[in-house]
Amino acid sequence: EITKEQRALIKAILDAYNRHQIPQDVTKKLLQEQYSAEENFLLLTEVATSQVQVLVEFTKNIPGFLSLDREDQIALLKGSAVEAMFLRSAQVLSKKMPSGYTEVLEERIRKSGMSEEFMTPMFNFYKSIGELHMTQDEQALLTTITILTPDRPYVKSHEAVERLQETMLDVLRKLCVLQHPQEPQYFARLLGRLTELRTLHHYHVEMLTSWKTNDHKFTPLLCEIWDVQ
Ligand SMILES: CC(C)c1onc(-c2c(Cl)cccc2Cl)c1COc1ccc(-c2ccc3c(C(=O)O)csc3c2)cc1
Repeated sequence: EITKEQRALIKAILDAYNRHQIPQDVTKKLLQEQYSAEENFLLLTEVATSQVQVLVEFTKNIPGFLSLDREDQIALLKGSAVEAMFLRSAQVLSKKMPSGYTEVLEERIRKSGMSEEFMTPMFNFYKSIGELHMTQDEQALLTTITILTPDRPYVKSHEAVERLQETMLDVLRKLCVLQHPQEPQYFARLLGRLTELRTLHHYHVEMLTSWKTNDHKFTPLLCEIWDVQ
């Protein structure tokens, strides 16, 4: 049974998740006419940079996050940014929201100069997320759980992060039972997506290298969070 505190936690996280979104003037640029590989890469870089800023603000609103060690907060953000962005872009690409960005975003990702080998696992992931029909609060909680992964590089107080993550896992488990009564395995399937995210994260490191070797520029924020350049 979901307790009063757990309901308050879901509400706080969902409000933060909905409050912190990429501004329209940034996402609107994805709708412009030019579709060259260079133009696509530039636009995706701009959107990714904005998404990182949004992610930082969202993370600060996760109850308990700001009481963690300051350096651990940074380590968690750096370690989870890519995975949180896969989840967020998956929401757009899985036609979750009638955002009108689904087609253009897919087109720009497919034609951004990324090597073919990453396309298949990436779009398989997007498809698998789409098949789950996650609700907004499940999306927000899954993103929170990804951010609160204790075994990221350089995290010192492993237990403190683990305690926070377990609180969120407990809430998500109850929510899944409540919202998907016909699918007893639904919670397990959600956690399976987190494993897939780790694999995509490893692919992403190689993606960045392949873009770098083709002399693609990233923004200072992305260079800092992804340790490139
Ligand atoms: C530096 C750049 C070339 C890059 O490197 N790896 C990845 C990258 C890729 Cl290509 C795939 C997955 C993860 C990453 Cl980091 C990227 C692009 O990252 C993105 C981040 C975030 C969005 C994103 C989010 C929200 C929304 C919304 C909305 O909320 O209304 C409407 S449109 C949209 C677009 C897209 C792409």
